[in-house]
Amino acid sequence: MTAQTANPDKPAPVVDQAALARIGEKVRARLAADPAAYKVPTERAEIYAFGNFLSPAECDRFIAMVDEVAKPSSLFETTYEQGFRTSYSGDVDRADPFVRMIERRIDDLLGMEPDHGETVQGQRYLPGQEFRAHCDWFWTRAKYWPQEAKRGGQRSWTAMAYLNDVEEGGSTDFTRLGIAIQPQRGALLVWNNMLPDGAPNWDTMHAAIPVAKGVKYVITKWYRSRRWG
Ligand SMILES: O=C(O)CCC(=O)C(=O)O
Ligand SMILES: [Fe+2]
Repeated sequence: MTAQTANPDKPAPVVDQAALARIGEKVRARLAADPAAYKVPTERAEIYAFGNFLSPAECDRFIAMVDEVAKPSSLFETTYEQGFRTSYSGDVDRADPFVRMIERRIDDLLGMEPDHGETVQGQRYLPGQEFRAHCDWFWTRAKYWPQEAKRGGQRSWTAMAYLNDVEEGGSTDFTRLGIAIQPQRGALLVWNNMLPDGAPNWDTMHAAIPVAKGVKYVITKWYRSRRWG
């Protein structure tokens, strides 16, 4: 599941701000020191890409796992039928040693506390399927929020890996920034859902554009301000 129904006309309380600012600072310093990190050129959000983060064999292994767990995607406040998120998705098995290895690699890349990370979610889009514009951070006026507050709090960073090249369509578009990222097999995209001061960043709004031809597979891992679960 993911958050999507924030309402810009209804300001919501900012939560966990100091912790989120601290996490941002720590990750920023780590990525700045990493020569493999490519900073996507914008001043309005912290978005980085890593080419070949996963090997082709690792991508294939995840693709098989996604096929096993993928069901019509759910959202916190809308259902599959409403057409907002028409991909299929599911959590992969966190106890699987392969999954644990990749999670550790992502934790390490960002310098994140492993217990702040949600279980990796796999997602598959067939032609015509999409995930409309949304922010990954939680809207604290939403019905789901009290429960999320108790199990880890606000989301800090998102890490998302593309498992295959998509024939046509299927880009990740940061809709307020005018930036489109084309899926590239093995590449990892990471971004801070918060501003440097720890408040939610509306400019991280993004959409998975419908796949036109072929299929698209991704895995996503979200981090929280506190221990998840
Ligand atoms: O598939 C994509 O390109 C984006 C997926 C996404 O935004 C999400 O899972 O939160
Ligand atoms: Fe998202």
